[in-house]
Amino acid sequence: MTITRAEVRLGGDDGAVVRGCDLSLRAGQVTALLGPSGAGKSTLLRAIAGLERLHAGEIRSDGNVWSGPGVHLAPERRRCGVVFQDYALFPHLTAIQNVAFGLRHLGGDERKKRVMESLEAVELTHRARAYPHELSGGEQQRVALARALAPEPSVMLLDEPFSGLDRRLRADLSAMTLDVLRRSGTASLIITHDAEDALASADEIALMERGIIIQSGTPDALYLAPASESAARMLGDAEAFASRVEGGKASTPLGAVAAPQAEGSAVTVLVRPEGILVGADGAGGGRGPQGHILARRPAGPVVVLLIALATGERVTARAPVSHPAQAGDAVSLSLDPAFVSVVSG
Ligand SMILES: Nc1ncnc2c1ncn2[C@@H]1O[C@H](COP(=O)(O)OP(=O)(O)OP(=O)(O)O)[C@@H](O)[C@H]1O
Repeated sequence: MTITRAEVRLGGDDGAVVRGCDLSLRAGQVTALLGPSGAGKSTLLRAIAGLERLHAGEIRSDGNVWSGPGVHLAPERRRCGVVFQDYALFPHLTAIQNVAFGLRHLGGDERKKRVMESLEAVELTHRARAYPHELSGGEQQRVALARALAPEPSVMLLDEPFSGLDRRLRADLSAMTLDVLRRSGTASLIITHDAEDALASADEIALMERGIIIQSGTPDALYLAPASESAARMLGDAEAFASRVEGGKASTPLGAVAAPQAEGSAVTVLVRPEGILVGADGAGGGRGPQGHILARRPAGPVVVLLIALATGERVTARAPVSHPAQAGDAVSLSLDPAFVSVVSG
């Protein structure tokens, strides 16, 4: 599926909520759509599903235009499955009947077979005859997933499907859902607020801000090479140093880094906490900028080190929990270029 320069206006001419959005979704892959509240994520999903009209741009799937100039395919004619946060199951229908609902065009045997396959995919055949009120929140969401997947859509859209569930259940259900989606071969777009979850589980991440996809790519690429300071912050912590290119380098309090931008231009150097390497200082003999540890905070397998630089600035580093630095220690610092990116502006 390809979305090109898509624009959606709600509430009048100047109310563009989606403003020139570009995004590609690949079959068999899960793309996480991440962004602050009000960025336009739900509106983009609704436009793909055909619930909102495009004012400009195009949405195409398998070579067919779903939305575009003079074209607006009705939602039911799009091969598109949708799972919302609130399950939206029919309360008076059993799990089987809910899943069968979208398969009315199939003959009895074929329909029965497809329903059971779908319930099997979400491991719910033992609850097939239960009504929604007899199912837990997680089970209801699995029925909603089975119902959306049963007609074999080419695109699956999920709007924060796990947000109503507790943390542990959410992790289990998220893993199962992504597995089912990948095996189904559809192109999936899943809205989430959880950057850690997106980094750990999605094949691709798209970052949305003020109606625009500001960057998309693999989790690794986005974490290590953010395109801007706000893209960096959407996926985790980062130190940002304003600098200027001189002799092909941008200087920071932690050392100079290579900068491909034009000589003399203003840049921001972004550094992930893992990219600040903390070495023992000895008696001031360490190489690199000097500092001392203000606080050491263990966080499971890693330790967060709050460091005061000799220049007066403070930075945060993250190291394996075995790192020996303690509060009060003098340290010398250097940068791991793999965790550093230099962006314009
Ligand atoms: N029917 C509407 N008329 C006018 N403005 C709307 C309408 N629906 C949503 N908006 C506005 O559009 C913007 C984007 O909303 P949307 O729900 O798409 O964002 P979101 O990224 O999904 O946010 P959240 O993460 O909070 O769900 C918001 O500023 C919202 O107030």
